[in-house]
Amino acid sequence: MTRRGNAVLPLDEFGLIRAWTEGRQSMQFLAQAGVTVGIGDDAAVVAGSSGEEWLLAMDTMVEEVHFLDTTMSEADVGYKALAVNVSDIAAMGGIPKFALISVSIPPSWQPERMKLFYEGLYACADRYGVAVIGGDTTSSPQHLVVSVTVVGTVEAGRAIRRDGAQPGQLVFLTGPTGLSAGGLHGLLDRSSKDGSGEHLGEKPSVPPRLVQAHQRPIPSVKAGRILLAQGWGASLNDVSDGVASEAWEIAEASGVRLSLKETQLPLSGELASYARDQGLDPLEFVLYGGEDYVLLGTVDRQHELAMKEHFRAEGIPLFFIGEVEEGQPGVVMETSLGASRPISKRGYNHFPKG
Ligand SMILES: Nc1ncnc2c1ncn2[C@@H]1O[C@H](COP(=O)(O)OP(=O)(O)O)[C@@H](O)[C@H]1O
Ligand SMILES: Cc1ncc(C[n+]2csc(CCOP(=O)(O)OP(=O)(O)O)c2C)c(N)n1
Ligand SMILES: [Mg+2]
Ligand SMILES: [Mg+2]
Ligand SMILES: [Mg+2]
Repeated sequence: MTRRGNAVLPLDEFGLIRAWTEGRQSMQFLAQAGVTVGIGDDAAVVAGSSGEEWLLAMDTMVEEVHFLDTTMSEADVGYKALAVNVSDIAAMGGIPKFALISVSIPPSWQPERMKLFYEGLYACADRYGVAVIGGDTTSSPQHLVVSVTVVGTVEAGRAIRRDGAQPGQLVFLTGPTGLSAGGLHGLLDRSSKDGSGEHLGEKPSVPPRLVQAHQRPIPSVKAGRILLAQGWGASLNDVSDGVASEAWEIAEASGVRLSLKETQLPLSGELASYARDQGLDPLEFVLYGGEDYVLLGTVDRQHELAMKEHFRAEGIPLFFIGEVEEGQPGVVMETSLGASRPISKRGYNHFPKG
């Protein structure tokens, strides 16, 4: 059902972005232009005024790649298109402020459906205090394409980057993962059995918590702000492509090895029983599912207890799932039997290799 791009390209999504952009503008030019962090993190960081910097990020959603009629309502698409962008601001420890919305609309999406889309989008904007300040509108031959640019602020010099992981630190997650992918699996399975995608109400239900995680993700703004304010985020990523992929990004950017412990990975009861009923391995969802929008990061070990206390008091989940080690950049996992196995870079990739 999903369109995973052109498999014959010699570079994957991340290799392509590097090939297009690497070495095109000198560090000196970028510094003079006021760029603190350019391409390669969750959001760019550029000079602001009065002790603040601006955060800028954009993410796109494409019909049939990110959603189908059978997986998301119109309002869900609008809500999620903004939420995933807010998440990239959260992943820098920042505060989301403004958004620009570009929509390319196919004949199948006029005009009642777009009204519902905007109802969902504004529900998210209101919830996170984001002002929608502009955008662009075009037609599209076949599929809805939504691109959102989000602007946020952060205390100058404090944005939490991907490259701050150091040996000896602990690896943490601010929530369980795999729920969204579990929900998507159920929604796709249900719609394929249904054929037309209609009469979904009569089909066996997918656990509501999994469906909710997929359709209305919760960006981790509060967790990001706590990590920044307390100085607990040494490195940070939001989990859009899956824990394995995001852990690899931190490992590569920081030049370290992340060692995860299988027994410490959070697994929700709903996901465990859904996967078991389907005869699937829940770990596949947990490590490689994606679209979770919790935060994955590293922290100096001395902060472990204070961090646990603080997150408990705030009612935000927190799991310590491994540690940072010296070594060849990469990700390994200590299995429940005590063996260590490499975790592949697999995750969601729009242009997978081979
Ligand atoms: N077409 C592009 N041109 C320039 N930079 C890009 C392009 N696509 C992505 N990037 C940059 O590459 C980095 C990684 O992007 P992405 O993997 O989408 O981040 P995330 O998963 O946090 O949304 C980001 O810094 C992003 O701004
Ligand atoms: C119909 C459908 N098929 C597959 C997926 C799964 N999926 C699509 S994109 C994606 C990863 C996140 O999207 P991306 O555009 O890579 O976001 P970014 O990493 O840039 O934040 C996943 C897991 C989906 N959401 N819907
Ligand atoms: Mg991100
Ligand atoms: Mg992106
Ligand atoms: Mg993103």
